[in-house]
Amino acid sequence: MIEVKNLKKSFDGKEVLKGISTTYEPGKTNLIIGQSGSGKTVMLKTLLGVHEPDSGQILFDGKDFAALDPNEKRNLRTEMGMVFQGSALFDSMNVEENIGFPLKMFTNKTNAEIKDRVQEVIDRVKLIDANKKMPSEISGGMQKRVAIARAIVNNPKYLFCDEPNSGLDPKTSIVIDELIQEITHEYNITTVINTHDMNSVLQIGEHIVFLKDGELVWEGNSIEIMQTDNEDIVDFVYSSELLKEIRKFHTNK
Ligand SMILES: Nc1ncnc2c1ncn2[C@@H]1O[C@H](COP(=O)(O)OP(=O)(O)OP(=O)(O)O)[C@@H](O)[C@H]1O
Repeated sequence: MIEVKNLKKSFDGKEVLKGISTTYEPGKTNLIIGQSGSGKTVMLKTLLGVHEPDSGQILFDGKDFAALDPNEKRNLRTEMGMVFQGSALFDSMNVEENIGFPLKMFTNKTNAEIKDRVQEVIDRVKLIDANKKMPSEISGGMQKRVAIARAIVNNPKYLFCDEPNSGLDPKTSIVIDELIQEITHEYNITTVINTHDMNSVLQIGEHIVFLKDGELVWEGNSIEIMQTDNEDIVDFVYSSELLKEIRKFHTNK
């Protein structure tokens, strides 16, 4: 579980996160949504420890990140997995090497143990016949699977995904969303996903935090988001005329 308490972050005097409080539960796909510039990336990076908060707390299963000593921070970081926007694979490493990289870097596992674990996650994310391929030789969807495999190879308690669907076609996006959701449930991971993909919101939005100009203005799930009258949400969700018509059809609003 990640508890966020009154989190504030400014850059050059401009407040980008204006006192965010929320709870991300394990075994759930937690989404951060909002218009471009609303603070989603800053929020995710602050959770990851890339940005230091100006004030407020981030508790990882009760542990306040800021209060940990460097060694404890390092240990906590090994419990975090990250799927970057655009996958961010190492071009000069093949699929196996990409996935095994965190184990080589951050654990004392032997080569044989690493090989076994890498194969386990390759099977889990269904990367078929790709072990020796280079990132440039596989599709965008396969690259995402590699990125997910690499993020979970060290059994993270917390998984952060920045726009995991960017660059994918709608069908592949759904498959990738479902894979992240399945893994989240299966391993009881606290997963936080940054997205502005409405399909993801509806498909895997078990807990959704909506940011507007650095403030949390709405929180709920994918069913509640379809029913709310909150104007900011309605504007965001029903940005297209087609979706507005569908809303009318379902809710008479
Ligand atoms: N390192 C930084 N230094 C200064 N300002 C920053 C920095 N990072 C983000 N900002 C500012 O913070 C605000 C929120 O940015 P952020 O990237 O979090 O938005 P976002 O919701 O992720 O947008 P998008 O959907 O376009 O990625 C923006 O005004 C941005 O210019």
